[in-house]
Amino acid sequence: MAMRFSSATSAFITPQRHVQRQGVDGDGDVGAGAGVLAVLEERGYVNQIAGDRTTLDRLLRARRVAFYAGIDPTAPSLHLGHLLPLMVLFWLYHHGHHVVSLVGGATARVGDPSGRLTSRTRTAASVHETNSRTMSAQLSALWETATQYGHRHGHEAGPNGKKQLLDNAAWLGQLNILDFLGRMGNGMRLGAMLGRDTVRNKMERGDGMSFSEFTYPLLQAWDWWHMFLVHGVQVQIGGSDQYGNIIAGMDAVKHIAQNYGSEDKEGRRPEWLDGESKVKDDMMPMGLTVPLLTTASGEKFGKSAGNAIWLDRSLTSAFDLYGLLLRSPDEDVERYLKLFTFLPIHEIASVMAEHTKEPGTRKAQHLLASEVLELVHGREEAMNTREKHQALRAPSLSALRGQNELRPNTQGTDSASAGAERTFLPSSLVLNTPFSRILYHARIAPTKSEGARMIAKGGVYAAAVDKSGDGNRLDFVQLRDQKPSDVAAFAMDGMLVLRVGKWKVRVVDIVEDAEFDARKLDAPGWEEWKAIRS
Ligand SMILES: N[C@@H](Cc1ccc(O)cc1)C(=O)O
Repeated sequence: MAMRFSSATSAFITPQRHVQRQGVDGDGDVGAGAGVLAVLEERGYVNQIAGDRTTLDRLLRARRVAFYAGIDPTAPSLHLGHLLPLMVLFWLYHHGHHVVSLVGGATARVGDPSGRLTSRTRTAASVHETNSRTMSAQLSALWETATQYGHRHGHEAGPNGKKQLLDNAAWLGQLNILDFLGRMGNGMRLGAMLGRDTVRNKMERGDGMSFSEFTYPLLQAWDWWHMFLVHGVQVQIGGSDQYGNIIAGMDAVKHIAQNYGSEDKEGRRPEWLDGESKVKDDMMPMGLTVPLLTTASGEKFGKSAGNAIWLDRSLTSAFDLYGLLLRSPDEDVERYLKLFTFLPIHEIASVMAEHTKEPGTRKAQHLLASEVLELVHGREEAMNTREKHQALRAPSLSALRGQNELRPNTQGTDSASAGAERTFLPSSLVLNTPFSRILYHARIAPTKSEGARMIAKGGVYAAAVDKSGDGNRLDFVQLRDQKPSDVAAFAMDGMLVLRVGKWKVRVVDIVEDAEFDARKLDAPGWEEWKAIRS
């Protein structure tokens, strides 16, 4: 049974034409790629290698190798966790290899059950389409900023480095089920498929498994087979939860390559076959998984209170992204610098040495935050955000911080007698909110209109760092006609400091909405606001 090709068939050239092996034909310096596997290992990117490490290392030194990592657009944006496999692609590209970032426009509709006990909720087709489109756009923008960021650290792709952005809807959307079952289906044994952790766990301890979920690994395998044939993609990269899918894919690609040869239904073979009919041993598929990152407190890296940190600025602002990275624990920051920046290892070591002498300045965290922002949003945005955050860090402010222990917002305004009372508020009730309403949410005013009256009388102030001084002093600005969009400018290290009259100071600690709920906190107007929002 022949497989059908989508438009990508045109990427083939006739087998008769002799093609020089990519990467060793003198047009590029693959020597620069020597040891890239060791670089990846040294920086902590390698969790498991599916296949033989020595072979992979040898191939990477000898020629250009093609890699891919796939992301299902199950949300409108990439999140911080996606950066890890992408960083591996960036490194490989900078070392002259061929990398494909794949958007799973088709697979997202099925939903990968890997590592889950419950099925994903169904999403409308139109949402999938929008998500695929925005994610593709985001990925190509990310490649731009990452390439520029790489240049600044002296990484040039060289003439060999090649990158592609593909969407599996292009071929899975036209896949003929008989081709699929004929080429792949009969080689995939049920015993092995039923024995996979995901299947077992979901059937024994989860909500069962649908046929489409069960098929998911085979669709992912078909992607690989397709890209293997058309683009010579030999190695798949994924998170550690992808190990099962990667193994299934390796089996499938080997099965098809060995039993059906490597040609399309017109009998044409891809150029990387070099005119040979059989797939050589050194083209056998391999896999590499990156580690699952957890913070010192056991949270998944890239999530805050269970919520994803988005790379889309309109979902997670550059300021918040910076702030989040700035709060990385000292135990984690060196590891993150190796994983999420292009800083050379020796530079990371010397920054860490300085950092340890004076951890309070969070030198390493500031570096991490500004490098990651440069990678994600570009250098200008990174520099601006860094400046904002640095200006906001005043010692008197740090004194305020950590002054009180976490206390639920049960007390009213009257207990704010001496010193600064702290109140926690979810960010949606603070950012882009009129100050009069913030006063109400923070229990400083009993109603919103009373809040507005207090401001109109000129009795409410918000703190800003006094920029004319040495940055140590807080300066209270009288609130008058500040707009909701001005609130963010008053937020310092995630706090808003308000003063009513001469003495009553209230520190509003801004936390993420989900964190606020997770801590079982409450504030006037919060339930109502959630009801309106949903
Ligand atoms: N299954 C992967 C995404 C993916 C999709 C298609 C692929 O071919 C590869 C990977 C995940 O959920 O993370």
